[in-house]
Amino acid sequence: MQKRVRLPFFIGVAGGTASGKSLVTKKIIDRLETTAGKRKQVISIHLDSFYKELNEESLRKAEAGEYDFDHPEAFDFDYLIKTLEKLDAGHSVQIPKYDPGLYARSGLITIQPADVIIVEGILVFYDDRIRDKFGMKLFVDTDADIRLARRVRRDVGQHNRPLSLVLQQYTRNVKPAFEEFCQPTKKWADVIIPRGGENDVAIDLLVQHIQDLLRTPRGSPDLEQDLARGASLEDTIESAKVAQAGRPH
Ligand SMILES: Nc1ncnc2c1ncn2[C@@H]1O[C@H](COP(=O)(O)OP(=O)(O)O)[C@@H](O)[C@H]1O
Ligand SMILES: Nc1ccn([C@@H]2O[C@H](COP(=O)(O)O)[C@@H](O)[C@H]2O)c(=O)n1
Repeated sequence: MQKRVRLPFFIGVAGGTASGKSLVTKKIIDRLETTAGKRKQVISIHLDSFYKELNEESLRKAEAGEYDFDHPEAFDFDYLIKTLEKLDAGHSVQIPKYDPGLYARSGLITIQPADVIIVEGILVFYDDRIRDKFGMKLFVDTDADIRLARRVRRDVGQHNRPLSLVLQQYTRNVKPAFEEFCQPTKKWADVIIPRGGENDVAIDLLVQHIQDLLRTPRGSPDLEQDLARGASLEDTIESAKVAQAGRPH
């Protein structure tokens, strides 16, 4: 029997820079929202929101293409786990909106609790507290040359960065950090998605699986899980009885 999923259902989407994490996330959300039997609310959170704020010296380094935005030290993982815990408890949260062009936070976004919460970013499987939150872990695996080409187009075209600095940042920080910190987290993935957002077969299969998980009857007995998340013993036993009563004899 398929195990009941606990809502919110957290999905992690990791992978190298410009591998297509955002596109995969968007396609999953669009398809879940339009096809889920009972309409489910799905939201996404980007790891960028949890970049530590830069002091003046770090900002100067960033502008010179020398700050390491790909090292785990660049992220406030404590802040991310607190945010996920609040959402898990059913609260809405405000998180920073991040502007890579400015190397800074540019406001706040309000995130409402949802049935499915997708967290995407290069290092979302790096910290075990965050990794353990995910009921499903996806790694988007796209050829490094393609990622570099997209990255150059994005940084030069959208962020107005000089090509020489983009290439310097890539060779000095982005590529080595990918190999040291991001690539090894592929081993935690439940599903590896080759070629990213253009892989519609993989995305359709995943959406189908997520829908199946969400459709699994709520109230099937999983006493330990319910109690662990703070449900009262009475409520838990009651929900188990309801599920039991609905089963064929
Ligand atoms: N399959 C694809 N074909 C063409 N361009 C793509 C494809 N996937 C992503 N892109 C483009 O590459 C860039 C990075 O994609 P994105 O999904 O933002 O990657 P990530 O979130 O991993 O950084 C974006 O400009 C996006 O439009
Ligand atoms: N100010 C910044 C912040 C981050 N980056 C780069 O973004 C990459 C992570 O985002 P993806 O959407 O590409 O996964 C990471 O490789 C950072 O180097 C940046 O260039 N500037």
